[in-house]
Amino acid sequence: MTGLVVAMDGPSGSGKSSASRGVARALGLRYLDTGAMYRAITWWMLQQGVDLTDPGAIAARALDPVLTLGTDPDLAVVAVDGVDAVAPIRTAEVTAAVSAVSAVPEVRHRLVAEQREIIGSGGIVVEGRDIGTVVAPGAAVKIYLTASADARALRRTAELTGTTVAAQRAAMARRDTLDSTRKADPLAKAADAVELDTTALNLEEVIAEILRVIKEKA
Ligand SMILES: Nc1ncnc2c1ncn2[C@@H]1O[C@H](COP(=O)(O)OP(=O)(O)O)[C@@H](O)[C@H]1O
Ligand SMILES: Nc1ccn([C@H]2C[C@H](O)[C@@H](COP(=O)(O)OP(=O)(O)O)O2)c(=O)n1
Repeated sequence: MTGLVVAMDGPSGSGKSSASRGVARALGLRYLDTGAMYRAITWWMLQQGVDLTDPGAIAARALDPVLTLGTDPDLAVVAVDGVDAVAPIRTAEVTAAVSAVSAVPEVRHRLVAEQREIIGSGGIVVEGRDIGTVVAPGAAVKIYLTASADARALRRTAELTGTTVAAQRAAMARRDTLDSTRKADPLAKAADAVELDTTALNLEEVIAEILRVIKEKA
């Protein structure tokens, strides 16, 4: 499995993080959560008071924060300028703002370069929106996870407090639209990706299916 790159893309709540960590654990691979990198920059910009309605203001600060990302599937490490950001990057405020920040080409350019550096010579499962299309188009295995809008909203609601399935569904639909209609690196399925609908599958079944695809392709 040395050198293997597994690209895992799909919309929010399709199960990318859970499945990626499970596959990485099963095969002794590293794991990279690229969404955490977009969230970390967004968190930092909110703290700095950057006007997130102004793409020029976002672009001007895109290179300033220093990010540190871990690749152990059993230990989340996300730091910005040396400050732990594992919890704060998951707040509703960051979730609502992250699509605007990730639509800015200067942000993507910077993060894609850092993601490729972390991927290095491989041995890693990489999760995001543009991994199979932009970050690692040569990945030996590309998976595109989907699930129905209801299933995705139900899963997210179960993780959070103080929200409803209807509110989650609306928030996710908004983010899906922003993430899939932006000009730079939109959420899109690579032509050579294997699509897996997880609506009716439990996590163990999803991981087993991905391991089967890896065995076949890698
Ligand atoms: N196949 C599945 N069936 C039921 N729940 C799932 C499944 N896959 C993931 N989940 C749960 O759904 C939520 C969202 O999953 P996550 O892996 O964070 O998705 P994503 O990274 O695509 O946003 C988590 O609480 C996770 O435990
Ligand atoms: N490779 C990536 C990963 C995430 N993003 C953006 C788009 C997403 O709305 C945000 C957050 O991604 P994240 O994977 O944390 O989102 P979910 O946990 O699936 O809700 O970042 C991106 O543009 N490109």
